[in-house]
Amino acid sequence: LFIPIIFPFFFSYPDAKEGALVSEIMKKCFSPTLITNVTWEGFYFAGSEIRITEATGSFGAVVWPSAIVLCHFLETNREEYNLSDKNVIEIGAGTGLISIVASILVTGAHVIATDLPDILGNLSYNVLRNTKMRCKHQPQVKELTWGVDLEKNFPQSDCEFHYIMAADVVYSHPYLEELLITFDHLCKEDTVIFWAMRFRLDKENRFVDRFQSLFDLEVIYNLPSIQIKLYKAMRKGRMKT
Ligand SMILES: C[S@@+](CC[C@H](N)C(=O)[O-])C[C@H]1O[C@@H](n2cnc3c(N)ncnc32)[C@H](O)[C@@H]1O
Repeated sequence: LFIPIIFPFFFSYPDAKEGALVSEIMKKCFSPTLITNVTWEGFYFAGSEIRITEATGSFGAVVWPSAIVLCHFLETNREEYNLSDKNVIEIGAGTGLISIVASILVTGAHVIATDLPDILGNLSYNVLRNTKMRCKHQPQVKELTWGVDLEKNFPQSDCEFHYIMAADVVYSHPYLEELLITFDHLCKEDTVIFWAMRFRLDKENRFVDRFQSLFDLEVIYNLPSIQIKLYKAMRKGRMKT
């Protein structure tokens, strides 16, 4: 976690307002004070200490800064975007921090945390450890490989998601078209997408252009010092101004 959080600060210096917001967001993390053989990162959200066990060897094995940004937004805007009893799906959930926060905030949402099959073991462990007896609706963990068997596993007639959440799902991987197809499949007329995006390469800008062919976008946080933007998106013409 140290590298993804600290490294971006070398890219540019934030102005005072952005700097204050970034340091408030990053204050949400802490590391264990005791050295043990268990590696976990700690986060404070929704009045709770959340312990995330990280793994090695895959993108889904650590908490990425975009996830912390999105959790901070959910916590500080819980009245405007009240998740209580709402249906939420997270795609590319990784270690599960966003799904956990969405589940334990206020009275909690019905959350489905999804990722590739190899990621689900650690994801389930974190979700269960941090939500058991802490939330109204126990979150589910399910496989969702972008673009694969979407109608079979998430039939459009049954799935009515109020919110789709995603953090740092756009980077140098070959499944960007499948990712877009997945957003399109899961998003109904009134679904709100919260998408935190770390910009590294031009490819990411091109994905934003492709995304805007289907959805209207609003920038909620712009944090150039850590190269992250948080977007709210809805189907074209559905965003209230
Ligand atoms: C950079 S990580 C971000 C993880 C988490 N959202 C966070 O911000 O901490 C990208 C995530 O996307 C998932 N992912 C990558 N390719 C995928 C695919 N084709 N289908 C489903 N998930 C995928 C990875 O397994 C990983 O969990």
